[in-house]
Amino acid sequence: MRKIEHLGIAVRDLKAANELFAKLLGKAHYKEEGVEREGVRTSFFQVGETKVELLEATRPDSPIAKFLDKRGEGIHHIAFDVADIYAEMERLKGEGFEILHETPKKGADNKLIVFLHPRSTNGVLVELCQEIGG
Ligand SMILES: CC[C@H](C(=O)O)C(=O)SCCNC(=O)CCNC(=O)[C@H](O)C(C)(C)COP(=O)(O)OP(=O)(O)OC[C@H]1O[C@@H](n2cnc3c(N)ncnc32)[C@H](O)[C@@H]1OP(=O)(O)O
Ligand SMILES: [Co+2]
Repeated sequence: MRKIEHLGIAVRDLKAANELFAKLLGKAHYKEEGVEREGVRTSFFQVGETKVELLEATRPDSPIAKFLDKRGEGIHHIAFDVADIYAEMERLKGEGFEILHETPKKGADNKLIVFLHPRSTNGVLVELCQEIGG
């Protein structure tokens, strides 16, 4: 793991949350991006070496919608930047962590991503990210 790539925060209203985080961070988000497969719309703020990723559900069956229904708004996941996501998946499998998919998928902000089940990570949803073309 090279660094924390982003902190994912589940929000009900992306537009309102963008305005609030722009005030909080003193800067605007640098992009918004929908990821249909996940049923989410995201926006990203750069904060030093890491980012804040705001996530709004675009479908009721989205993981974000389920999370909001169950827990309300708040920190949803922590994402780590890795050099080689396949090697990291093998290493973590060997360490007994539960990886949610056999192969990484395309995430937002030009990344390959995969998640670890929170029951294998002390209740924290962990995402691995490898920059595409990085
Ligand atoms: C667009 C990509 C973007 C990017 O960075 O590029 C993203 O970050 S997309 C983010 C949204 N997508 C995901 O989160 C995909 C991975 N998540 C999942 O597959 C599910 O959310 C899963 C498997 C973590 C939970 O799904 P499930 O249907 O099992 O929901 P439950 O509510 O039944 O949860 C089971 C169990 O896990 C606990 N849980 C759920 N979400 C979280 C969470 N975010 N953090 C910690 N714990 C979580 C939940 O409380 C249940 O535990 P229990 O003790 O039974 O209450
Ligand atoms: Co994320």
